[in-house]
Amino acid sequence: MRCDSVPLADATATDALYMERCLQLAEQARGHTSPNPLVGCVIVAAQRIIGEGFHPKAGEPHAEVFALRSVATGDRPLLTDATLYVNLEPCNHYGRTPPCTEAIIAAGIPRVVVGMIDPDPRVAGSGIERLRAAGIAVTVGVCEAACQRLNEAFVHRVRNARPFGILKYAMTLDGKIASSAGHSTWISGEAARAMVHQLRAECDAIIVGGNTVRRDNPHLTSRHPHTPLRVVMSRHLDLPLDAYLWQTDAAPTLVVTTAPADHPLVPHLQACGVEVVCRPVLTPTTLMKELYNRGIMTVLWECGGSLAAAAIAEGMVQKIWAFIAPKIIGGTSAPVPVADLGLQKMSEALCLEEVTWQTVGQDILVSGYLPKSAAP
Ligand SMILES: Nc1c(N[C@@H]2O[C@H](COP(=O)(O)O)[C@@H](O)[C@H]2O)[nH]c(=O)[nH]c1=O
Ligand SMILES: [Zn+2]
Repeated sequence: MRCDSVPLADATATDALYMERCLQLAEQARGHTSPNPLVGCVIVAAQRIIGEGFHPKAGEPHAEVFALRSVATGDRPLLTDATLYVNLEPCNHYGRTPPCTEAIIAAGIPRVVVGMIDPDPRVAGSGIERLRAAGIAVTVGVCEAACQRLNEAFVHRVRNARPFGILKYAMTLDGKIASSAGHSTWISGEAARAMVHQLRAECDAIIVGGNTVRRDNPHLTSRHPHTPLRVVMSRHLDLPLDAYLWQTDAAPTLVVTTAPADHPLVPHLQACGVEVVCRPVLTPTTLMKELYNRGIMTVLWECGGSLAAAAIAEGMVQKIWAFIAPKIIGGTSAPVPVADLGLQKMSEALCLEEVTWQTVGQDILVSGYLPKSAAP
């Protein structure tokens, strides 16, 4: 990850380099920390790194503690002349772990460089204040844009009390996600599918609708060790008895429905190890709230066009990953990735921001963010 750091009056020439190392370290835990952020920490003294660490998982010590623990006994006297780099403001509260500010102060470190302020209201600037009150020189905002980007899901979750939503789809060059007959395997090539498995491993949950289960019978697993929760949103529970989702226990599965708890499919699903939750109201918003309450930070919408349109309309999608395959299937009734959004004029189209393009094998991946104003 490259840092395009805005020059700061109190930053040194090498601060951005060490912050980049923090980002690299933090990245190693992607997909494992929810609902906690990705945090890396580097301790530098005598122009060399004497300690480093990252936060591996919620409930485990924070990055700063791992970095402090990693300093060799022979290097400990250097701590009183060291700079500690961390991409997120050190915490100042007793959560699952004690405050990192206390550990930094106790170590006698005279300077701390922070990438960004922690949006968690339990911290929100108080960590920086605490360090400064202890006489530590604190520089804030080195590589800030890259730090914000790294923790975009954490920031969104804390600020909005719901998970960060990514809508992923693969479509043909003529904008179809299946043929008119409903056939959809495979639109994108192997390289794109491998990338989707990587993306799934970085998310906490994948959401599909009942239609996708009926038509595509997907597995929704990942080739990587971390497999996210598979979530099926099905109002009427009109789901097949023998879907792959219930036949494999490769990943936990949750079905959320408005059907009554005594619906005949419920005991069958439960016997297959599927968790069934019955709710009076089920919309993309209520589902995301449910997932938020379970500590979920990043959600991948891998649904069909109707559910995708509802999720977008309700502001439950922040980012788009669209794979475009250079093939044409045609068909006026062939399904499209996003159904009706009620927009009439092209000037009303949702224009993605910070768009990137890349080739993935034969396919193109277009990725970007929905405008924040699109959310309710
Ligand atoms: N993981 C992390 C931080 N996470 C901060 O602590 C909160 C979680 O606290 P806890 O439940 O005790 O783990 C989280 O919401 C965020 O504000 N802070 C840091 O200085 N360094 C870290 O490595
Ligand atoms: Zn901490």
